Amino acid sequence: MSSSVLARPRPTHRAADLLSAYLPGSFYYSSPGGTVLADGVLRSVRAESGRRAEAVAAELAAAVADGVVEPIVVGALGFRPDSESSLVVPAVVRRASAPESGDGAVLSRQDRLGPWDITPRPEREAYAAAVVRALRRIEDGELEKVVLARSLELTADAPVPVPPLLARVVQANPAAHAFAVDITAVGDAAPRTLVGASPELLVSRRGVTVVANPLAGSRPRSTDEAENRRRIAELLSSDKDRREHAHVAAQVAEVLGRFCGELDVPSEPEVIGTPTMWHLSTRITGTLADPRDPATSSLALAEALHPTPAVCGTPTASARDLITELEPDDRGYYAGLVGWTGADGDGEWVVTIRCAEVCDRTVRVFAGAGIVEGSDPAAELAETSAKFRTLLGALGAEETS
Ligand SMILES: C=C(O[C@@H]1C=C(C(=O)O)C=C[C@H]1O)C(=O)O
Repeated sequence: MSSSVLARPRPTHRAADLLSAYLPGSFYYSSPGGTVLADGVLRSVRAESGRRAEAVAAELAAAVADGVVEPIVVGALGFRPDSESSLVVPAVVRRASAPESGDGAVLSRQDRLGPWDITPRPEREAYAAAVVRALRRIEDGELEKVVLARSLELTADAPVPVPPLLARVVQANPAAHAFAVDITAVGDAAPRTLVGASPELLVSRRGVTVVANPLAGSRPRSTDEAENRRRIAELLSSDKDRREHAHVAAQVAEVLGRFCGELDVPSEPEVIGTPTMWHLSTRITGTLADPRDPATSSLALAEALHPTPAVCGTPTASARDLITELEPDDRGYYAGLVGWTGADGDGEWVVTIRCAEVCDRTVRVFAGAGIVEGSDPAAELAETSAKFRTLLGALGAEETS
């Protein structure tokens, strides 16, 4: 699991109680560093891309001036620079330590989820065809890497209850960065919630210390341990996966290097596991040169890093254009960022992957895979199927091929 820090000072609740207290509309976030449950809206942050950290800092300063003790901003930003965002200063913030195994067990059994009617977007063959087209563009020298995503739209015969879904997601992997964020926008006919369990720490900041843990290069996890050892060895020695990973690690290190006096970038990736996947991982740690510089708040750093080649590609602009051309739907919040930041700049943001958007009777589950020279369309399709399983398992659904 990617490591993480913090849930800010003095956890005063039990993690299991905060999970039980979650209701749609709340912001829930838990990671190995702790749990945050935030409710109510003191202030909403409205700002365009690139200016959000600045607007957030202004709202937090105003909250402090209003006498709010240790205010934070919580929420999510979408994938595209011009996409929606949901950032608020909540009225009530409760904190707990990290969830433990067994947390959420009772809640997760309370409601039946499904049965589901599942529609792939696009069809599996169309995704594989898009990978072939991307490979041609890479061959032509237009770009080096692009991450292509697809989604599954699941429909139930009744509104989908989010609390048991979140409980199942947390229960399946208490060490993940699990989240539930209200992303209802003006004009939505029903509340919309983003739910997920990201393995990927975009950036955390505590004082002068920043940590990022980019991932890229993947294998599905098997139920057989000998097979898993084989897959891990294969991943570590795969030239294609090492190249796919190097794009991300290099870009993250370059961006953080602009703000850090010291930066530790391991020369070799390691392999981390989730219950469904194995990933190449590089944990990068830095010391900020000037922690009072507003450009070094956790959200400002997250905005500077986003989108990394873990979800977009290299070069960023060409990859983003190709994603628009080849993916049938806008990504919305998928492949964006979720997290929180405090008035002192400390905070934690994760990449919005292994997630779903829940709205009334529908759930849209997302997954993408990095395409570089040497990628095999069938293997990339299988990789997205494996990544879907994080959410499909919690939903009690299976992709039919
Ligand atoms: C894009 C996703 O995952 C990202 C892509 C990976 C890859 O291509 O190997 C691995 C981990 C994530 O950085 C996703 O889960 O949807």
